Amino acid sequence: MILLDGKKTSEAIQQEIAAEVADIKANGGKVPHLAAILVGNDGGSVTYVTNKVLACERVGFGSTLVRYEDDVTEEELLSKIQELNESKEVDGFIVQLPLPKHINTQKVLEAVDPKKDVDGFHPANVGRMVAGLTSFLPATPYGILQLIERYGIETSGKHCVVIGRSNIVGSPMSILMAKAAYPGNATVTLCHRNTVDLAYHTRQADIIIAAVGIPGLITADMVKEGAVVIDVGTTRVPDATRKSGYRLRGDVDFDNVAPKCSYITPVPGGVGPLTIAMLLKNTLRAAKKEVYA
Ligand SMILES: Nc1nc2c(c(=O)[nH]1)N[C@@H](CN(C=O)c1ccc(C(=O)N[C@@H](CCC(=O)O)C(=O)O)cc1)CN2
Repeated sequence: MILLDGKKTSEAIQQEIAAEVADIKANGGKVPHLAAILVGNDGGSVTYVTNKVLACERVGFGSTLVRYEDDVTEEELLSKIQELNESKEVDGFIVQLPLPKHINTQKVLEAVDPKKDVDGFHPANVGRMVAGLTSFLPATPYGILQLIERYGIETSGKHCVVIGRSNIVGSPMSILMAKAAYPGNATVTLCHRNTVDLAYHTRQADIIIAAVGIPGLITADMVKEGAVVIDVGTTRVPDATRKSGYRLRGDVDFDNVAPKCSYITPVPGGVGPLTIAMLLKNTLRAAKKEVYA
């Protein structure tokens, strides 16, 4: 069994980005700049955005953090998005999710200029991805593709079972794994809350990608010997023995599933760390106008 080390892979990608930024600077080019909008004080979101800003510093990007209280109006948010769309300095920006209930998330995401949509959530980028055109890929699926590629995992002709149909992970992952490309060329089954007999599907899978947020959902009896298992779940479960009062659990019962696998991601330290690396990669691509000329 080989552990897919997301932390190490993320560091390697960030080093590659830092080297490119150093080159850009040495040649007098514009330093890539990422902006992030954060609404409210949710602990997880504050940590993720802080880590995104710190990662920008590490690779030599410029960054801007725009913070609002929970009661920000949709109009204020849309007006800031317009400002960032027009900014000459900002190459790409994100609106950290989830947003408070009184804000129409879809309206907000659609207000972002697709050319600066480094989260890849705008329907224009989703459509381009489905059509096989260059696009900003959402960071988590992009990170999973990187893990598969950098570990040289075969995907062609394999049966890939994706569990979860979210717009951020499951749905794009199912499309990308079926593309005529590497990683891809897989036969894909997309399972979700209405799937009858989930274990029937997972037992046939060469590759399982679990992204539902149900701790320990995938048990050893649901996994074929030699399968590749990628766990995207990161649920905080109470743990009185920890200073934080919680620990992270994935969708996979790691201890019992790992011995059956050829490759498996841990939680934490698997897919999670790659999301930040791939956001930086998208920002670099935006700055270099690689997606939209
Ligand atoms: N605008 C966006 N909002 C959200 C996204 C996103 O990609 N864009 N994804 C998630 C949150 N997220 C990044 O924003 C994110 C989630 C998890 C990790 C991560 O590194 N997880 C670690 C564990 C970290 C911990 O201890 O809590 C791991 O799995 O090893 C990074 C980023 C929702 N919102």
